[in-house]
Amino acid sequence: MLAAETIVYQTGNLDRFLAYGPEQHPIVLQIGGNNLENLAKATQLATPYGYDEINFNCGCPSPRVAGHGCFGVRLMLDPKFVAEAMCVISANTNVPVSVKCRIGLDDHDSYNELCDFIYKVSSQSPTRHFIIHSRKALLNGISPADNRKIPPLKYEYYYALLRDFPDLQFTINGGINSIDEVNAARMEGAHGVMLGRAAYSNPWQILGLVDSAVYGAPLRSITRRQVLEQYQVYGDSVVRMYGLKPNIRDVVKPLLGLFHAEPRNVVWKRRADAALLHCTTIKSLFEETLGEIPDRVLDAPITEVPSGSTDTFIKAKSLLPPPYTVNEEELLYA
Ligand SMILES: Cc1cc2nc3c(=O)[nH]c(=O)nc-3n(C[C@H](O)[C@H](O)[C@H](O)COP(=O)(O)O)c2cc1C
Repeated sequence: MLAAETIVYQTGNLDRFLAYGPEQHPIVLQIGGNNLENLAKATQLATPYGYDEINFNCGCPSPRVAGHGCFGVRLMLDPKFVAEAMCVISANTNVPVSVKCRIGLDDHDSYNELCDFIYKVSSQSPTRHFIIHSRKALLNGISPADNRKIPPLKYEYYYALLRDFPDLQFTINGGINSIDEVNAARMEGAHGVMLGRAAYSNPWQILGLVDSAVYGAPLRSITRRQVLEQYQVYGDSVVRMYGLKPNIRDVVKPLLGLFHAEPRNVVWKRRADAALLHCTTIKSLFEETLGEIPDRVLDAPITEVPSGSTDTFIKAKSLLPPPYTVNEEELLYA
């Protein structure tokens, strides 16, 4: 996520925040904010970068973001503003727009309140796609990390939205940990599935398998060594381009899960952590540390992994809340 203000106040430095390589398409820009003028300007400034979709953040519980009067998940309490924001964003771009939200916050956690939010935003703006992190947020001071663990997941709300808003697109998110679970969610009707932490902590067995196991492409015979060779060229060019930020540690961070559950993974991570204190290029970091990983791991192609639990979504569909009915009058004066 980029705050609209970051974009608006960094006009001389936009590439650092908004540029990306052509191989990264399709790519979505997520904006956060609560000022319509800045949201409009930020969208305008981002437009030449050619993002495929602009998403508006209505799900972040971090006190830095969602603190009193700020943005993120708190905006779920103000669907009228979110609709206005989406109109403004949409008026300044030609690409699709979407909202990422939770299923509620604090004691505003009924299915009906979630539906009122979806109904108001979709009927008063061009928003047709919502990404639903299927747990509520607690703004009582728990950390953002705990806010991704403590409130229980309620996939039944997500599946009820599919039933009650058949003209909209919904992506399910939260707690989905394997490709099998992705496919199980889709089997039960999910239009899209978003993975956060699993893709980050185990990229080889999640991202490496997505094209084949989800999109039906032939399984690629690429190895981790080849991925790292390409990443090194990309990463070193990024580090050279912008000087201090992102630094080498920022650029290497997404790789740290690449050997998840493999022999010597922990040793490699420890050595990489130490080497990051003095290495100035990713090339030198790899030269110094990759010897810790056995060749058979580095040179093994991706293989299908055993399945995870897949009946979660069937169970959720047996727990759907009663259908939503719009009370136009009540909504009008709410
Ligand atoms: C380190 C970290 C940073 C995140 N940053 C964002 C963000 O900028 N915008 C957003 O909408 N969600 C953000 N999230 C939340 C994830 O998109 C996702 O909704 C959440 O982790 C639940 O999905 P998961 O169980 O698949 O991880 C972040 C999550 C993590 C762990």
